[in-house]
Amino acid sequence: MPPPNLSNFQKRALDYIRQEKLIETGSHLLIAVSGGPDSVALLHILHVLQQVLNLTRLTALHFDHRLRGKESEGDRAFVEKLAANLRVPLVCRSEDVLAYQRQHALSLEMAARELRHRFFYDLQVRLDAQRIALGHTANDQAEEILLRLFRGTGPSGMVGMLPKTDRGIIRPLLFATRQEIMAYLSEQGLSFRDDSSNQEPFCQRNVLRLEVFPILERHFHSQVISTLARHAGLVRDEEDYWERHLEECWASVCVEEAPLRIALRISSLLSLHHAVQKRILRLAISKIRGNLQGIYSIHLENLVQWVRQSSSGKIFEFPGALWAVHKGDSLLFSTIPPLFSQPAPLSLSAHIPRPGLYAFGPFHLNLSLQDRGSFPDQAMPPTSPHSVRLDADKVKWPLTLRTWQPGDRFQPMGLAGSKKLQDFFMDKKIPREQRKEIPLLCDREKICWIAGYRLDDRVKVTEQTQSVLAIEMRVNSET
Ligand SMILES: Nc1ncnc2c1ncn2[C@@H]1O[C@H](COP(=O)(O)OP(=O)(O)OP(=O)(O)O)[C@@H](O)[C@H]1O
Repeated sequence: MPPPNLSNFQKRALDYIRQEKLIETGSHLLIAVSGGPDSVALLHILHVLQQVLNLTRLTALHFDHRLRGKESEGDRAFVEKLAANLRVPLVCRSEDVLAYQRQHALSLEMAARELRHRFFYDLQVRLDAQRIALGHTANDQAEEILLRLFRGTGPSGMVGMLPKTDRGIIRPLLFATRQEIMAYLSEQGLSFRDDSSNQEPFCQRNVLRLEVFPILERHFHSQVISTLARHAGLVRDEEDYWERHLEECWASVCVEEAPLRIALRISSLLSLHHAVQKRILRLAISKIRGNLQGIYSIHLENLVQWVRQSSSGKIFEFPGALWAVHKGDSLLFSTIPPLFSQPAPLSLSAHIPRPGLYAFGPFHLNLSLQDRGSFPDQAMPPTSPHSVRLDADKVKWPLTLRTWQPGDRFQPMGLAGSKKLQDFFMDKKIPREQRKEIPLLCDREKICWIAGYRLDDRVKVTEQTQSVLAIEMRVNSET
């Protein structure tokens, strides 16, 4: 039973948190507060519910994007005061989003989001916190659903934003509309910061909020936001079922699963229902690429058609770093272009004199120096098969990108001694004909990184690292 002194809205929040199992008792919770209405309500509610949820600790986080001059400073001061009033400790970080955007060629929104989330995850590790609470509401969910639908997402994408992610993000206000949040703020006498950029239809999300939803509410019904948000919940249920069912199907279709390569048995794939075929292909892509960015339902449809009609030796190219090759009864997914299995022009031209952007044949490399300061101990952002971080001071320039040569040795990160590359490949069960396809990044002394697989121990980041060399490798047009 909730304590009797909770308001109706607080009780609903408590019910939602319990029903979705968002927070475990005894947790340390981080609460991301921009100063906007949703996150102010979030902080206030979680503070009220701290005891009943048995949370050992709350910490508020504020990220200053430095994008709106005095207004940004005002946001920070506002959040500082709010947190102090509630006696919740606050951690702020400020970073130059514009510089990061230029350096990584991202949209402003993406750059801000990446830096903000990096800050949240850094703090999660540093403060040993279990969850990070964000203030997304049913309105944000409804916007997300429409945006995804218009972009051509498949059925799985219709789950929208998840109430809880694998990395510890939780969204305790997804059950509430913004109108309800505003009513809560006024009932509790809470003020908030008004972000002037929310009032201009300069991006698709704002167009939906300011122009499309008012029309839908007028011409359909006043609850369209809740209806769309509820729809996301229904899809999530279905997806839970699919996930389990897909595991069984995957086992019957997948014949090889390695970091840079996945092989499916075509005859088994084609014996499945069309809907399952698409989901298996989607799973293969997400496993090999680590994400599904830029992959829409149309790509999966096209691929299914292609598999049905193609013959051995044909190649299907996805947008970004991915190829599917039809070989006998196998469909091989690879992030290394099949062309590269011919002796590559790589060894001739792959000279990397300094950090920067490089393209060698199909490979696009982005090497940038970063201050260790932005990555606190143990909180290096996770790397993927395509990106790694090295201790910049241990790297002996210039670098080269080449392929395996007999006699190559390296010291796999975490191992005490060196190892023949041939043995490493054998341990990883990488077929002989594929070994020559794997790019090796070397410095003047020896191999630094077996792309997609392992760093050399000599160049790994340690507590003593001052400066970090971040390397991202993409194939073909992916940026
Ligand atoms: N600068 C920031 N500092 C800390 N957390 C943030 C920041 N910006 C966004 N967040 C978190 O991400 C959530 C969603 O971000 P979004 O950009 O939709 O929010 P907002 O419009 O800035 O404000 P709010 O959601 O608080 O009304 C916020 O509710 C908040 O929890």
